[in-house]
Amino acid sequence: MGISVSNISKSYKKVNALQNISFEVKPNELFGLIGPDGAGKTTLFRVLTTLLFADEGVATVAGFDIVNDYKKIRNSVGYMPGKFSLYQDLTVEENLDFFATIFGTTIEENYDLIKDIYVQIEPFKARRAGKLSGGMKQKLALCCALIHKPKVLFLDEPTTGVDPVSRKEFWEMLKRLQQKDITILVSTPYMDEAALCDRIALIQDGKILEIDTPEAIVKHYPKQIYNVRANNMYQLITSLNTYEYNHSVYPFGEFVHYTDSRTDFNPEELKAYLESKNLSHIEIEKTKATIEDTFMELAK
Ligand SMILES: Nc1ncnc2c1ncn2[C@@H]1O[C@H](COP(=O)(O)OP(=O)(O)OP(=O)(O)O)[C@@H](O)[C@H]1O
Repeated sequence: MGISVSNISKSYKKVNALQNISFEVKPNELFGLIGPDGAGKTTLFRVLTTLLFADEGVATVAGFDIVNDYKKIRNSVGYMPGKFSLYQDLTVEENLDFFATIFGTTIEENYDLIKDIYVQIEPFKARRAGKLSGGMKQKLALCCALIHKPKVLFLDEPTTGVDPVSRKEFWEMLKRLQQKDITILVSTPYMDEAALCDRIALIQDGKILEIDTPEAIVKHYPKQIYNVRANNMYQLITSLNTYEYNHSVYPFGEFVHYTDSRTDFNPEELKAYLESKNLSHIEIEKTKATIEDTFMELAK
């Protein structure tokens, strides 16, 4: 009972938000949609959760057709939209109770599924949702999306604006939910979170660039990447960009990720060139490709 998407397209007047999107999410898989702002992630979530009609293509969610069986889909999926979806003036408990009631269930009935997450916010159950921290809001929104025991869970950028500790905790919660027979489609602009998914689709400008396991995606990276560092980051990037043999130059934390267009690249030559540009403390070391490197290469 996963997700099957076949040739889905959707335009808003002149903007082609989704262009011929196809992919499968297997039952109980944790599948990530990875892409920058405007890639089309929210549009795809809205199509799959039956809130928006696609212009073309077909899709099934938990075995149901997104057009013909839209009511069944609404009962079988949980959706946590990117923008905060809770009632700010209701308390934690009231929000959860509200979502349980509209799905014809009770908090008690499905408490087992949300217990691990709910106990963390239970001490604040009388607090209005609008007064919670980002991480707590996110936990409450997840509980609300889970309260009717969905077969498929859609999470649109659940960790955007959440601190690193809460982000880590959130991914641990997702891994535990996966064990409880739930298929999860999650979107994120954070490339480091991609590694935590079973499989990912890299998406940009409404098109899928690649689909595979995170490990396989980085293995496909075609070149040797070098970490380059020097005394002046700005000058280093400018110099590498004007170096005639560069293939790619991207700032990456305290380093620049550099690839060379030649097959017989010699780091000493690059070092001499950078020295001629008045740079010092130059370090050039081999490093492994990340999902972000692969994304940048494919998006070129
Ligand atoms: N209602 C709308 N009317 C017109 N254009 C829209 C509408 N909704 C989205 N778009 C455009 O469609 C494209 C895809 O947007 P979408 O929100 O699906 O992307 P996203 O990957 O979720 O990014 P974000 O995180 O910024 O929401 C963008 O160019 C966006 O400006």
